[in-house]
Amino acid sequence: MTLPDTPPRPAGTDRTFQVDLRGLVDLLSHHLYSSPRVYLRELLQNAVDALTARRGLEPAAPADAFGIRLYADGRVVRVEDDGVGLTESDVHTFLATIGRSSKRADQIAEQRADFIGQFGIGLLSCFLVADEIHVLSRSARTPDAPTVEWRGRGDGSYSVRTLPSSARPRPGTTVTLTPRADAGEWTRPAQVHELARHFGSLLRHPVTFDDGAGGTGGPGAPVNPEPAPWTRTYPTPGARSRALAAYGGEIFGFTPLDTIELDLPAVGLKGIACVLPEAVPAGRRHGHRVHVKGMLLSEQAEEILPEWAFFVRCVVDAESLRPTASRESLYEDDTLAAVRDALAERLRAWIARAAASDPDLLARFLQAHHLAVKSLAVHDDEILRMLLPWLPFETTDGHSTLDEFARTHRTVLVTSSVEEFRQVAAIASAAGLGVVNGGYTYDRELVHRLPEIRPEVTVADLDPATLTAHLDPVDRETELAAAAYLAVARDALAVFDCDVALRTFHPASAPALLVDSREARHERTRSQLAREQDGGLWGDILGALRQEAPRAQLILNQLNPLVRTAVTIDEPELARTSAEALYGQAAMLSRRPLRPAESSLINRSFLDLLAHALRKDS
Ligand SMILES: Nc1ncnc2c1ncn2[C@@H]1O[C@H](COP(=O)(O)OP(=O)(O)OP(=O)(O)O)[C@@H](O)[C@H]1O
Repeated sequence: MTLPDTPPRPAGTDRTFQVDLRGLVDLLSHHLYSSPRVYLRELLQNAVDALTARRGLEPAAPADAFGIRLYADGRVVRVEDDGVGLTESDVHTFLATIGRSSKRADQIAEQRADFIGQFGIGLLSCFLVADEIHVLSRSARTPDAPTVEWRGRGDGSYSVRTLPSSARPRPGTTVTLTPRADAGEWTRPAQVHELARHFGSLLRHPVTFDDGAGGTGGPGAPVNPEPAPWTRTYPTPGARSRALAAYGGEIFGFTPLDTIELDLPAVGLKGIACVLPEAVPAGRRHGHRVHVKGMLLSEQAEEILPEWAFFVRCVVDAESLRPTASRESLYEDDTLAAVRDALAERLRAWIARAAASDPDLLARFLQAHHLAVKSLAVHDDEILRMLLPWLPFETTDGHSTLDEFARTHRTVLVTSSVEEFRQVAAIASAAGLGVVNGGYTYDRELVHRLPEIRPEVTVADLDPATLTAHLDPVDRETELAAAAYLAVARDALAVFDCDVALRTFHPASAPALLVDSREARHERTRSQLAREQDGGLWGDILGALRQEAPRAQLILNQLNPLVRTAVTIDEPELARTSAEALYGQAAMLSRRPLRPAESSLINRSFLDLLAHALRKDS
């Protein structure tokens, strides 16, 4: 918009804004529309709105009486409709006034919901591909009005003239564009046909396309020969669901695991949700295809479903969703919020039905989407109640559902990290305890909620320290006999802040257990830093945070034959090496990342033991 450069006028004089059309078109193309191809969507949408208004005038006309005809031969693109048309005064008021829309006028405000357009700027998108828009129109409201011709140019000028009725014998509007050379990509006949199918495949009025190859005036190829698949009738329910799945497959490019029908009469919404056959990264939202009154508005609408529904992609056609001016997203209003809630409810009902009566479908669904469902169950009590017993968890009995697991373990123990689970799993299961790995996202929280739906089950946290406190101590005599070895081992492992103890536990095949939580390791790293920085600013800060640094603990298993032999070694060097080797093996078993000092310890102890074995043999 530019303000005219005129001399100052007396205060209080009204002036009129001037619009710099080129600047406006530039704004639309760079900031509103995703691609120049939207010009065809806007032309189609205007034609659809005009047909809607015409039907309002002539409700008794046969269903296929009014249609839309597209023509593109490489030189021109033409969109012709049998819509309500325009009088000369309409042309001045609506076509030539940017931001003015006949669909927003007060007298038909209550009908606003009937139209897709409302902003009065859509036609400008034609300037993305052409320098001039040519419109020929004849009004159905005023049948004896002459045909009116309007030429609007990208420089902001326009001309209007009336022509004899014979120039357009029937009511309706024809918009013709002569594309610029640089817009060939969007205006080639094949591309126009493709775009028409893309945007208009579900339009309810007959739309045809003609590329002029067989001479003009032919019937043209149908753009939307079939109505939307969910509005058709099928011989059997099976045939219906196969057809819907095939449609989903065609537009999304995957075979849906299942197809959920969507139907919300309150907003005239129908469509399908296709369940993705494979997992998607949690939180990654897929766009849904949203049609309004048949017209494809957005392929990337995220807002019609809540975030948790990332296991489906939907295609819907709605009567009364309001697109934004770009058309590529939806107005966040009460209707949209209600639609989102209602669709979410529909997905929940599908999950409930699968859980209650289709175990095979449920199993396939959970195999692909258990992570999504877990994230959902954390916040949604109903989903939790329906699905928690079916969700897979890593347990000391292998991968198992909580229901299966709780059948053998009335007390379910759960660790808070994967590492802790690795540390305790073998010992706990040898002791007959049932432990679930709670280290993965949501798992611990979900396991703790099991008693809400299975009140007979008790859930408790298990950490390695609790477990070791319950390991059986060895008798005094054994302890004394091992004292010298334990002292050497403690000395060897002091660099890792690791204590060494002797206990008895099952399985006897496990020589040692390294109990070391992540928090303890962090605390030790922090204390070490504080010591290194002693006196400096950071030393003071880190020192002020100092807590009792929890120590790691290497627990040797007195039931293990190797340990029984090790504790009797009287050669100090060999005792030290064996303690280091036992530590290294226990650290590796916990599957946490090894620190460089631990890797070199494992390396060194292995070579020392090898050298020792070879010396003995020679
Ligand atoms: N094919 C048509 N038949 C009849 N009237 C039309 C046609 N195309 C455009 N018009 C008139 O021109 C006006 C402006 O059209 P334009 O596409 O710029 O805006 P809109 O459709 O009203 O709103 P939006 O910016 O949301 O598309 C319309 O409101 C309508 O009155």
